[in-house]
Amino acid sequence: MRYPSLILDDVTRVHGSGETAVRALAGVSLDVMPGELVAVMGPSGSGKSTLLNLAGGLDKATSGRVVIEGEDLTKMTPKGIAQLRRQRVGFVFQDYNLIPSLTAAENVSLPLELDGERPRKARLLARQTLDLMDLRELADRFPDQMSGGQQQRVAIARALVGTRRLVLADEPTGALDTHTGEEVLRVLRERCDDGVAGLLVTHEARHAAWADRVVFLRDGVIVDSTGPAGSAEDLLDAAPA
Ligand SMILES: Nc1ncnc2c1ncn2[C@@H]1O[C@H](COP(=O)(O)OP(=O)(O)OP(=O)(O)O)[C@@H](O)[C@H]1O
Repeated sequence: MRYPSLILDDVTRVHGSGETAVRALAGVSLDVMPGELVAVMGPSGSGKSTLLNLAGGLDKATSGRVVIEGEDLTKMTPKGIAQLRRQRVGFVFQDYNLIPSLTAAENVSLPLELDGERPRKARLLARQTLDLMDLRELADRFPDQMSGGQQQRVAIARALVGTRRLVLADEPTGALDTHTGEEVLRVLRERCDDGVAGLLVTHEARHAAWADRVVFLRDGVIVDSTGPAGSAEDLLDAAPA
């Protein structure tokens, strides 16, 4: 039986307490299967980043369960969560976050080396990941020798090197022009077609259209989503402006 890569089960996150408490998420439930790309849309302040941070164990739910590849984060120690995150979850942010003094291959191998992999093996795995993603020609370039789109594709390689099969992307196309953004989405889509599970926060409907499903958040609640039978395009056509 296939098991979801990510389960959010009735997750609530309240920031602060008393009069100033803010409910960033209120009872959100969402599963992402291996091979599935799910887009999250919603107005500013609707809880998209909070959802992504909880899904990756960067933040802790006030109530509800977060399960990554069968491991219930709510029952784990901070150390256990940090290890799970390093080995199973890749993050991609708007601003690439590559280290300027390292080549693309070194940037991609860094998470493995930080996790204790021998440098030779880590660099080999990094180059294999770059090859797989058709980025071989970028391997020895430094970030300032690459375009924004190239840097972001390398950042996706870094997010998925080694054993990671869950990628959480927060506005990964936010700093790119439309065409380059599409190229980055295509790379993400290909990784998901290869079995990776992806959660993608985006403001752009045309980028969300690459996803299998779109969920819409408003005031911390999922107000609409495409069902298994619906296509992302159908929902986007009917989406509130
Ligand atoms: N650390 C925090 N302390 C207090 N309130 C917070 C904190 N983080 C988020 N919030 C609040 O939680 C709500 C959801 O914020 P979140 O950043 O998740 O929304 P978002 O949909 O990602 O917004 P944007 O599109 O602007 O990035 C907002 O009302 C925000 O002000």
